[in-house]
Amino acid sequence: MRQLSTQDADFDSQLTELLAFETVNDADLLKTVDDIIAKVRHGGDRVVLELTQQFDQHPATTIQALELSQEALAEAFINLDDVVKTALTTAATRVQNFHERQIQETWQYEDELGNRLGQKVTALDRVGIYVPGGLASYPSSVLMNAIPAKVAGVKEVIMVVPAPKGVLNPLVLAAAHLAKVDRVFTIGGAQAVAALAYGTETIPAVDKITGPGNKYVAAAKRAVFGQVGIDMIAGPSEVLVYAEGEAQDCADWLAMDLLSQAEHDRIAQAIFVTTSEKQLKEVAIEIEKALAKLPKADIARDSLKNRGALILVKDREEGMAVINRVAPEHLELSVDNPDALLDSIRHAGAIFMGRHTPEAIGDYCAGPNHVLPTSGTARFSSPLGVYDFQKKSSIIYCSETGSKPLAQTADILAQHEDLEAHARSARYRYKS
Ligand SMILES: NC(=O)c1ccc[n+]([C@@H]2O[C@H](COP(=O)([O-])OP(=O)(O)OC[C@H]3O[C@@H](n4cnc5c(N)ncnc54)[C@H](O)[C@@H]3O)[C@@H](O)[C@H]2O)c1
Ligand SMILES: N[C@H](CO)Cc1c[nH]c[nH+]1
Ligand SMILES: [Zn+2]
Repeated sequence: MRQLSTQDADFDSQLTELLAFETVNDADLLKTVDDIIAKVRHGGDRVVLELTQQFDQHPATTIQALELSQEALAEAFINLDDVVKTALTTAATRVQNFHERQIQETWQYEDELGNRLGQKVTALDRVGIYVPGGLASYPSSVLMNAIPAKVAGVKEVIMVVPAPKGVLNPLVLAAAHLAKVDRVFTIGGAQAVAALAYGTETIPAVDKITGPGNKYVAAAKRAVFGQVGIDMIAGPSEVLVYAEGEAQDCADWLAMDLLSQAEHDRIAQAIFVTTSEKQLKEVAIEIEKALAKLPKADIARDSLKNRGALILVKDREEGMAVINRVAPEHLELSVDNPDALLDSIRHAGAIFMGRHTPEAIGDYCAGPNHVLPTSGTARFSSPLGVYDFQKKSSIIYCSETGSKPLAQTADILAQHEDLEAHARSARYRYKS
């Protein structure tokens, strides 16, 4: 695992290299994904089935066999072990409670001329949620996508999730039941994104596709944007843990927090930033110790080798600068007084405050969404939320008298844009 220091003469270029990660623009990947999308557009169900058999080794022989019934979802929920059922229900309730606070309402106001202006908020009609399923299964991602959609008032939620060899974690089905998903298809990758974007004989076309996924999913979402809306490109998981060598900063906790994201994917990213050289060394040792006992050690080890780093900074100011430069998906502030740092953090998908808030709690059950901007996109985008499933229409109501002064203004500006019909249209309202 790389060890960097802001004192290194080439620190800037080392950090740039560490963050220079963009699989979505790889030419071969784009070609593969474009081909898949084109095939699905023209071949519909038949191609989706063939690609699912090919990429997921799914044994289904008809597209209908790739859809799960509501009864199957309900049965999966009923059959859950009580402890797991309670955990899933607790998580769902907390996610629901948090997201209800994000609901945006229609608003209007009257201006000084007696005109009424405002914004009408409408839920999307039909959305597709992508739940990843290649390397691991993510019941929590079902909740994180479907609950905000339902809270927003989306009429129909279509879920896609790959089932390698036709096998799916029953908890994914149970979560779909709990979150009231309307239809579930066991398809994944670029073919699932294409099917949702363009529709097939069986899979309905949606208005927007949300959810994380691997590079094929990310590239496909980018490619179909315009045909449908997308939330963001949420790629491999990332965490940046920041500490200052305080007495209670347990190196084993910090190491495990880093590994908790490294175990997601060989291209996940875990970065540790500290002001203490001693702590940096302790965390490096604890990572090695923990890896020796971790079931997914091979994935985590690759992830740390490929994209991980331990970074020594001179002081808090440098630490904050590194954090804002990385703009991590998840940021853990493992310090005594995290509130003192909050003002300095400008770019992060989710901020975990203090050492008793591991990212793992946020992944499952804190309440806020775990679908977050990755690869530095926290500079300009936000967590998945209810607002992603709502859209706005402007409302403009001019009264007869309130219209006249605005029409005069519009008339003048239209003439200066050389748009005579606009000018005359406005003029009728004050000169007729
Ligand atoms: N940001 C988040 O909120 C979040 C949450 C959960 C997971 N993740 C990330 O999502 C990713 C999930 O990836 P995954 O692979 O496990 O599942 P996935 O569902 O994203 O991808 C699996 C699909 O990829 C396609 N695929 C695989 N190899 C292919 C090939 N050679 N050619 C064409 N298509 C191919 C197949 O169609 C397969 O169904 C991980 O990087 C994980 O870290 C992110
Ligand atoms: N850390 C992932 C988001 O980057 C979400 C997740 C789901 N399950 C475990 N983790
Ligand atoms: Zn995670």
